[in-house]
Amino acid sequence: MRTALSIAGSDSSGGAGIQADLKTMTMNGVFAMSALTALTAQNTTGVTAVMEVTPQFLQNQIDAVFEDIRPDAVKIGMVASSELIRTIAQRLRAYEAANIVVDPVMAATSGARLIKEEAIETLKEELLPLATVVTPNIPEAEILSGETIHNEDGMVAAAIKISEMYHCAVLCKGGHSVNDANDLLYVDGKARWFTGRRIATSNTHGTGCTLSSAIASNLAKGFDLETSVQRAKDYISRALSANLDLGKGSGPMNHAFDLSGEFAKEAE
Ligand SMILES: Nc1ncnc2c1ncn2[C@@H]1O[C@H](COP(=O)(O)OP(=O)(O)OP(=O)(O)O)[C@@H](O)[C@H]1O
Ligand SMILES: Cc1ncc(CO)c(N)n1
Repeated sequence: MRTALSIAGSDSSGGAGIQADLKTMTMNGVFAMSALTALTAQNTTGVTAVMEVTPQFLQNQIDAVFEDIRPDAVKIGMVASSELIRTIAQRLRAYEAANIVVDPVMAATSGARLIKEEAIETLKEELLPLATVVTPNIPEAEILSGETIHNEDGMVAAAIKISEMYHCAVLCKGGHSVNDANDLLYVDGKARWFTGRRIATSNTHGTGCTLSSAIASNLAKGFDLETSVQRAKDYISRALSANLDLGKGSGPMNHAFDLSGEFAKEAE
């Protein structure tokens, strides 16, 4: 069985963070492992507290995983501080980890900040160069590129700039666009759109975590990047369409929509 590691924060309400990653990886047919960067006290309405792990404890978790069950892919989510970011980059370089998906998490769907301001520069310098693909939403792509995005041309321009600065593929997600939920992949000098009808729901808590974990799972199973993004896009669209409605705010998705195991299939 192929394996994937999520390095991310815990969401006590189960919709985002490590919990979304483990559910997504399991439904996408890989064995899911985790290294926690932080605990959050969080629900569908907001984040009330954050407790970071120490860099040493994060390193211990990553080492424990790599020295026993080497992951075929790694997804990186919420990492709040420069010290933790440096620890991750150093360990991933030491293990020559492959298939690294970086979700540059900056805020929760509810708006709460999940990265310290000064850590954004460290994330750019340390993690983006290691990424097979980085998956910013529109506000994150604006921060990473330094460009304002007004429309789909703006998404392409920002993705090109990030890709050229940090030598990685970029998937600029269109969940925050006013139009359809179209995501733009820029890889090897080519732009490709992954289109998605906007689903009328406010229950989008954890969509970014889910998409990045689904991409990592498909890379772990041997699919190429474009196929992995397409399969992840299909997965998120189906999970959103399953219309779960929990909590008082922006609710989580239902991952148990695919009991046929269609999404768990491996590459031929
Ligand atoms: N209402 C929607 N209908 C269909 N697809 C959506 C919708 N909202 C988001 N998506 C899709 O979900 C994925 C995640 O995109 P989004 O831009 O919401 O990420 P994010 O802001 O990082 O998520 P998060 O809410 O976890 O922070 C993308 O593929 C996006 O197109
Ligand atoms: C722990 C955690 N990671 C990521 C997100 C982004 O949705 C969140 N809300 N919580």
